[in-house]
Formats: sequence, C-alpha cells, structure tokens
Amino acid sequence: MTVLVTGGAGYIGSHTVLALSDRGEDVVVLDNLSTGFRSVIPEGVELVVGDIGDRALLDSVMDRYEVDAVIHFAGSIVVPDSVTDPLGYYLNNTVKTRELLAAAVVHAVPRFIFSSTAAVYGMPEIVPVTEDTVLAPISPYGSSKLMTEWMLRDTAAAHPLNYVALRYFNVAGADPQGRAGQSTARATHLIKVAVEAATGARDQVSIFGTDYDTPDGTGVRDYIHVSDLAAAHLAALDHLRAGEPGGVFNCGYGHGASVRQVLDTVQRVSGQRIDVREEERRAGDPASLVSDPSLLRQTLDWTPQLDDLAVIVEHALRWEQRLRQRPTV
Ligand SMILES: NC(=O)c1ccc[n+]([C@@H]2O[C@H](COP(=O)([O-])OP(=O)(O)OC[C@H]3O[C@@H](n4cnc5c(N)ncnc54)[C@H](O)[C@@H]3O)[C@@H](O)[C@H]2O)c1
Ligand SMILES: O=c1ccn([C@@H]2O[C@H](COP(=O)(O)OP(=O)(O)O[C@H]3O[C@H](CO)[C@H](O)[C@H](O)[C@H]3O)[C@@H](O)[C@H]2O)c(=O)[nH]1
Repeated sequence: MTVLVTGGAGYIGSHTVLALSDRGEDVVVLDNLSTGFRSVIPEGVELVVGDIGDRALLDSVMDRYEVDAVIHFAGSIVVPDSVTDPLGYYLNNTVKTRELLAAAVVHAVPRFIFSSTAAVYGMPEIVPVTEDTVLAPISPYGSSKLMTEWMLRDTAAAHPLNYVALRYFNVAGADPQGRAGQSTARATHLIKVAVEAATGARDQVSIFGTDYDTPDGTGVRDYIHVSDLAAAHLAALDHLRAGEPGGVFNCGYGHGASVRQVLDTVQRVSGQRIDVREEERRAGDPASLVSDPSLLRQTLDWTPQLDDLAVIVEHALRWEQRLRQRPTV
C-alpha cells in the first residue's frame, strides 16, 4: 500500500511527505522539479522525476506500486502568471490532472486527495467563507483549480474512486523541526516576503493597499501553518480509508490577520526593523478572505496544533535563516 504524492518536492507537498513518512507510510513522490527541490525528499522515500502529464510514466509507477491513494499537489501556483499565461495554467493544472485521473481510474486507485484553493471563491461578499459560498474565481489559476474539482466530482460519480478536495487559504510557516520550508524563488506570499526582508534578502516590503474596509485598512487573510495543513491531508486519507464519504473542505483557522499585523509580528519575532512601503491595492485582492473551517473540524479528525501567527512566523523565519546559510538545491 503506497501513497503516491505528486508535487511532493514542493512546499506543501514536502511537509505532507514528511508527515506521511513520520508515521511509517510507504510513499512515492512524482515531481518534475520545476519549482520543487530534490533535497527535501526524506530518506526512504523514492522520488520519480517526471511529469504528471506523462501517461506512460504514470502507468509504470502505478504498475510498480500498489497505489492506495494519490495526494495531488503538483501544479502551477502564481496567480498573476496565470493571467498572462492562461493556457499554460489550464494545461498544467487541469489537462494534466485529467491524465493523472485517467491513470488512477485504469489502475483502480480508490482514493484521491486534491490541493484546491480559496481562489475558487474569487472576491466573496460574505466572510467567513463556507464551502457553499458561490464559486466565482477571478483568475485562470482559480478557474483551473475549480475545473479540476468538477472533473474529480464527475469522475468519482462514475468510477469507484473517492476523493477529498482541500481548499487551502493562506499557507505559511515551515516544519517545526526545521526539515522543510518554503524555498520558492521569486516568492510573492506575504509572510515569505517579510521573513526575506527580516533576514536581509530583500530591502523592503510593500503593503498593497491601506484603504480597505478592514480594522487597520490593510488586507486580512487566514494564515494556516503548513504542518497543520499537512496533518489535514493525513486526516483526509484516514477518513477515506475508513470508507467515509469524501467531499470538499476549507482549510484555514477561521480567523484572520492583517498585513500590518503580519509585519508587526515578523518585526517582533525577528527583532529586525522592516522597511515598509505603502502602495496601491494589488489587482484582484479581496479586502478580507477568512475561512469557516467548521466542516473540516466536524468531519475529519483534525485539530490544529500551530494556530498562532507568532509561531508560524518563527518557523518561517528559522527556515529563511537556514536558506541564507545553505541555499536549497
Ligand atoms: N502555497 C499556497 O499558498 C497555496 C494555496 C492554495 C493552494 N495551493 C496548491 O497547493 C499545491 C502545492 O503548492 P505549493 O505552494 O507547495 O507549490 P510548489 O510550487 O512549491 O509545489 C508544486 C510542486 O509541483 C511540481 N510540479 C509542478 N508541475 C508539475 C508537473 N506537471 N508534473 C510534476 N510535478 C510538477 C513542482 O516541481 C513542485 O515541486 C498546488 O497545487 C497549489 O495550487 C497552494
Ligand atoms: O508583498 C506583499 C505581498 C502581499 N501583500 C498582501 O498580503 C495579503 C496576502 O497576500 P499573499 O500574496 O501572501 O496571498 P494571497 O492572499 O494573494 O494568495 C493566497 O490565496 C489565494 C486564494 O485567494 C491563492 O490560493 C494563492 O495561491 C495564495 O497565495 C494580501 O492582502 C496582499 O495584498 C502585501 O501587502 N505585500
């Protein structure tokens, strides 16, 4: 019984691979290393370097291992890039997932867990956001993920494949033991950018918009620690293995922090002053995006362990300091 993790050399995938191998699961990773890193794969886990769109490779991996579940992280994740290259995003996120699903059906893989995103909600009018909020993505990235959710729903209705789609809110932080973290080049995510500034890798941080209808005028997001998110994947796996019905779940803590609160926390935890520049709003940013995670908490055996912005920042910072000393290759 092997868990096939696509994108397991990437940021969130690598934390989930660690969590799986920590509890003794057999894991094989399929990753083309386009944004992932070989060095994060733990000992005892096989890395197959290749593409999820390569059907012959998928068949050979699924022939070689008895795949009990696919956990599918592989994809392209930069929202503005999806606007300039929509077809590239639909190819990598939607079309290639179709190949992966087709292989899973042919090889009778019974379980599938998918990385979806809060971007499927677009600019929600009511916050916190429940799973039945209207689905209205405003970027090709969000649309490519929503199309994949629909493909999964329809495939699961037609074949003996049960699935969970997890809609992540803002993922941040790093492995508490310092074994993995976010190494992404050209990162745009706020906490990553802020810890880069705190460690001297960047001169300043921009605040995109100070006139939102939020308590301090800056954007509010629901930041979830990457290791708690990894644990949600294990809970989803256990849920499916128990024969329970799958579904779609928001992954967040249910409360938000503003850009200023994040920057203050990074300054406090690091003891470094960050040079901040106030700028215009960034196109497509909602004022506030906070999950209602009740369904996840009620349905899956998941209780967050790291729901504390200072802890998220501390772990992100520690990883960033390590990267400065020894860049990931
Ligand atoms: N980071 C976030 O805040 C966030 C939020 C919501 C959803 N997600 C989703 O979570 C998943 C993982 O995101 P991440 O932040 O870890 O990104 P990442 O870029 O660190 O990881 C993606 C991994 O997939 C691999 N990959 C990409 N295309 C591939 C392909 N065609 N074949 C094989 N491997 C391929 C990359 O090499 C990389 O290792 C993505 O599907 C993303 O859409 C991320
Ligand atoms: O340098 C920066 C970076 C971000 N922000 C602000 O910080 C908040 C968070 O921005 P991020 O770029 O960190 O994250 P997003 O909320 O834009 O995006 C996240 O949520 C999306 C769902 O809406 C997608 O899932 C995406 O992959 C994921 O990173 C926003 O208010 C943004 O305007 C800044 O002020 N300065």
